[in-house]
Amino acid sequence: MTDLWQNSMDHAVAAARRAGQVVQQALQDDRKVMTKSSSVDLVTQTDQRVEQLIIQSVKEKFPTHRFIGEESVAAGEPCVLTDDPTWIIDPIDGTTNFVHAFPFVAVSIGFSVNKQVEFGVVYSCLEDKMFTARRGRGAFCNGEPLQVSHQTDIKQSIIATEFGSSRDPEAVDKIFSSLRNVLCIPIHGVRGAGTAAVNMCLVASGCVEAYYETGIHVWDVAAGSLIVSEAGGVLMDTEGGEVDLMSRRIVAANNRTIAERIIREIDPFSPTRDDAPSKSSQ
Ligand SMILES: Nc1ncnc2c1ncn2[C@@H]1O[C@H](CO)[C@@H](O)[C@H]1OP(=O)(O)O
Ligand SMILES: [Mg+2]
Ligand SMILES: [Mg+2]
Repeated sequence: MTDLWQNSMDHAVAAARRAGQVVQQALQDDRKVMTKSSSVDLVTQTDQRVEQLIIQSVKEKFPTHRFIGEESVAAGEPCVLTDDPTWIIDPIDGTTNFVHAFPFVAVSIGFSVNKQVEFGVVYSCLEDKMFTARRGRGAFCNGEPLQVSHQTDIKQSIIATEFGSSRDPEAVDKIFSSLRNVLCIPIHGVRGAGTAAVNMCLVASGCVEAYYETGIHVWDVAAGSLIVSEAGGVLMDTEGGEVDLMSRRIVAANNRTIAERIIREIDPFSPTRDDAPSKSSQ
């Protein structure tokens, strides 16, 4: 059977690799840092340049496809997922890492049709790891198949999470209380690569049992969500139930037992949805 979206996926892999080269090159240069929603929500010219490079190359090849790109949304483009083929792009996931040369920086490209992610590509460019997944066909890193951890005992687990970009004390309190509860189960440890996409690839690779976060955006997790599920993992909302990629809440785990155990410890909150009507950027 021919794969309807294979051409698009091949293009995404090539575009992510090219984008990664631009990111790596830019690490040698001075990085001019600007801010977006707050003084800790960073963006550089490289984020904007890489996003434009990817979008232009896709437009030339697939002129009818739509886009949700982090930096385009920040510039006022709508963030709406329709049934049309849509490229969901985070040109640099881990901009704070990029600015500080902390070595986990990823290009994340998800592709959805009928609101379902068909393929995901995460290129962790400093590690030179190309993570790919095609719906129903497994997840891979540099061509090698990925499999989540088999662990079902939360006390034998490592959990990944992040502190996010909100410095609103109420939100930070919720993040800390959840983290305290999870850590004191007790678990073996807490980790965070500084990029949601890489954290999800760590779940898919079996290096951590789960990743959870509130405050992420659809471009942070669209590609990673398919990489996790195709590696045998599960995705849930932080209050349980199905994940909604526009809700800014996610639990990605190796299995349901681990996901549900973490969810019991999470103090949930709901940031403004990515597709909220009045929202032009955040
Ligand atoms: N100060 C900050 N610390 C950590 N993550 C931040 C952040 N500001 C923005 N983020 C974004 O939040 C995501 C989840 O933590 C990260 O993958 C990162 O995506 P970004 O680099 O594409 O903005
Ligand atoms: Mg991001
Ligand atoms: Mg980004």
